[in-house]
Amino acid sequence: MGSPLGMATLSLSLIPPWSFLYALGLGALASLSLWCAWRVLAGAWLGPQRTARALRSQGLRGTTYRFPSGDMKEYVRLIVAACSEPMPLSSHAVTARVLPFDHGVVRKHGKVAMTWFGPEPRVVVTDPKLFRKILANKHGQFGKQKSILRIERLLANGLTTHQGEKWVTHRRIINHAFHLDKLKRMLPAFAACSGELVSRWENSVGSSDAQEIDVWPEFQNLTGDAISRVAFGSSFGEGRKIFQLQSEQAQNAVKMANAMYIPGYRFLSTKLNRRMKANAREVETLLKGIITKRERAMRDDHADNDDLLGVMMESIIKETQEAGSSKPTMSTDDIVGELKLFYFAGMETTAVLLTWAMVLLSMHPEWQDRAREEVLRFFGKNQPDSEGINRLKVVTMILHEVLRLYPPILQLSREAYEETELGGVTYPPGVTFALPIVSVHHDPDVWGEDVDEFKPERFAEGVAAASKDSPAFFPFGWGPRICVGQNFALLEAKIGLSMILQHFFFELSPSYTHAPCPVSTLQPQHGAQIKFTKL
Ligand code: HEM
Repeated sequence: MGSPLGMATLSLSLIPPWSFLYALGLGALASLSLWCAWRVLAGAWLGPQRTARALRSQGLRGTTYRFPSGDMKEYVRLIVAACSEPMPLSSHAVTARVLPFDHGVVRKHGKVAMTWFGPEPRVVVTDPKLFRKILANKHGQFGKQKSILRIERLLANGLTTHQGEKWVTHRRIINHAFHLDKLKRMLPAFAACSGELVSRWENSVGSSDAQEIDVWPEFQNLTGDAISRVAFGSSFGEGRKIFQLQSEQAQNAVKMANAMYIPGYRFLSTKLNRRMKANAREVETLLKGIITKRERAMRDDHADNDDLLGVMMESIIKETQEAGSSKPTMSTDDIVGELKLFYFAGMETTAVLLTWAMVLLSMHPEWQDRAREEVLRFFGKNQPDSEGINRLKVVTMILHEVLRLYPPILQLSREAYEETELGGVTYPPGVTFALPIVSVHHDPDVWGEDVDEFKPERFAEGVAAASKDSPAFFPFGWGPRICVGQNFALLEAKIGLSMILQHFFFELSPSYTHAPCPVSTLQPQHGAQIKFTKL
């Protein structure tokens, strides 16, 4: 009798080697499947259950987790349903339409409520104090949401996606470029763009009857032109080309974001991905060409540095010299990233602001008259100057009220990067916080029972005095990441609106449908058709 080991060796030797490999493969496959199943179970079932228990035990209320998509289906279903019908004309109660899911959750569970973005816990916060606390955080407990950063990086690697030291350096240089003093020098560029728009409208309106114009695409062109001109001065022709390519990139990114659920989609050689890569290369070549030309002009001492690019490049040279370093504080690639970002961050947001301002002034002609009276008192029919623009009170109150009722960016998000206490609840890392600006702006506890009415007079004593829980006005965000371009946007909007008021009366066209819609910004779903009459 052979030993058991010998028997085993014998029986093994009788099995053909390929079946041994086959069995081994099957075993490995089974283990892999078990491992995957465990990962799915742990990630999409046990993990969410554990987090839900931990948060509920601390008193946090909210929706119950549903495997595996959480509240996402309901979220999308409610938006689609809400946007299938227009709103009553003159109603500004937009929250239930543009963020119907969060609106319902907050009403049912309170101003801090737990929801589920797939298996990820997503806490909706509409209490202004906690809102400010999350956004003002300087110690790294809350950061930008990591999954959103991945999508933003597809469009432009700039200030919004940087963190840590890199963000600090870039923010300092860009703050300097967007300082009011510097923007003053850019006023003629804003006025030139608005002047072109007004002349074009004057030609299309003619002399007799009122003429209808859809102002939404018009303002998108205006703000794209303004960034090109203000950023690049005399190279503004190339800037226009960049603006067209970047607009296409933004639309493609929305398509790409919709396909992000396919793992590795962005690395596949699809037509969309190839187009996006080609566009990105072309934008980069154009931008690098402009930067090289400017560097040469600066070396030869004949550069006109009144534009954003010039101011940024001067700051970089100054900071580098002060640091005694041979390596610039921002590389050419860094500058390219920031310039690309200006288009995404500043174009559509400001176009949306101007569009809703025109719609609201058409709905409320008494405020249109007051704004026109102020503009004509300051400037007559002359081009607005920076001193007068800074003193426009009625126009500023109107723009604030438009930004309150129709904030271009509806909500922000943050992620807990470490275990964090907030409002008496301790959150584990990975929890995301949805911060619906629009809900805070439409909260009667904060703004009073007339919260959904257009009342610019609430801003007569400034932003801080306008609400009970102050400040609760967040169209540009809050804290260290507050919009770096807010002065730029307001200056552009004031000049544009003033020049339109100087030349036209306007009213809503009968073809206008009131349908604010949450796309990347709060857009008019069916355009903004307005009838113009020359003054
Ligand atoms: C009405 C127009 C605008 C609105 C409502 C708006 C809104 C915002 C908001 C809410 C944020 C904060 C994002 C966050 O905390 O996650 C932000 C950031 C930013 N905005 Fe604006 N924005 C406008 C115009 C502009 C313009 C004209 C520019 C530039 C040309 C610009 C450039 C930026 C940049 C670079 C950031 C990132 C700041 C940082 O992360 O440090 N924005 N904006």
